[in-house]
Amino acid sequence: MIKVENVHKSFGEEEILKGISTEFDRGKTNLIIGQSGSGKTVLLKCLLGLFKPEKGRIYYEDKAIQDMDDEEQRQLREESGMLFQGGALFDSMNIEENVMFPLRMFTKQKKSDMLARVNEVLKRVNLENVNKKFPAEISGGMQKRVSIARAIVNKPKFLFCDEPNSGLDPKTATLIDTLIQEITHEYNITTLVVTHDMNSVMEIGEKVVLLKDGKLVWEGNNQQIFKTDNEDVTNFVYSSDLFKKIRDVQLKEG
Ligand SMILES: Nc1ncnc2c1ncn2[C@@H]1O[C@H](COP(=O)(O)OP(=O)(O)OP(=O)(O)O)[C@@H](O)[C@H]1O
Repeated sequence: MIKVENVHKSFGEEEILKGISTEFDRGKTNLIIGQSGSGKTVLLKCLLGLFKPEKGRIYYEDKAIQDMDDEEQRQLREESGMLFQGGALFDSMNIEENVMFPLRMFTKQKKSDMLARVNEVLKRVNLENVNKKFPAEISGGMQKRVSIARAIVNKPKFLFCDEPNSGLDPKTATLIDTLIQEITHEYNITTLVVTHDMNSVMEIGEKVVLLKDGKLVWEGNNQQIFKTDNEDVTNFVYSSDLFKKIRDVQLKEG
């Protein structure tokens, strides 16, 4: 569980996060949505400790990040998996080396044990026989799966995903979303996904938090989001014609 309490973050004179409070549950896919510039990435970076909020507190389980000493912060980094936009694999390393990277960085396991774990997670994301290939030699969807394997190789308690399916075709995007959700349930991870993608909201939005101009304006789940009359939600959700039509059909059917 991650709890966010009244977080404020400014850059210079400009306040970007204006008092965000919410909770992200363990074993759930928690989505942060909102229009471009609403503060999603800044919030994610505050959670990761990359930005320091001027005000407010962020708790990981029972401990506030602000109260953690260096060792506790190092341990938190070790317990956190990250899936960045574009995959962010190391081009000069093969797939096996990419996935092994967090184990090398954080653990002192024997090479054979690391390799066994690498093969286990690659199998989990349905990738076999790619160990010796380089990122440029596999498709974008496969690269994303490698990134997921790398994010979970060290058995994280927390998984942070920034636009995990950007640049993928809709079918592959859904596969990646589903994989993230399955892994979240299987390993009981607190997963946070920053996205603009309404398909992701529909597929895996077990908790959805909507940001607008640095404020949290709505929270709920993927069932509630299509029923609420909250104007900020309807403006965001139905900015797409397709979703407007779906809503019209739903309203007609009662
Ligand atoms: N390091 C920084 N220094 C100054 N301003 C920043 C910094 N990082 C973000 N901002 C500003 O904070 C605001 C929110 O940015 P943020 O990246 O969180 O938006 P977002 O909701 O993630 O948008 P997008 O969906 O386009 O990624 C923007 O106005 C941005 O210019």
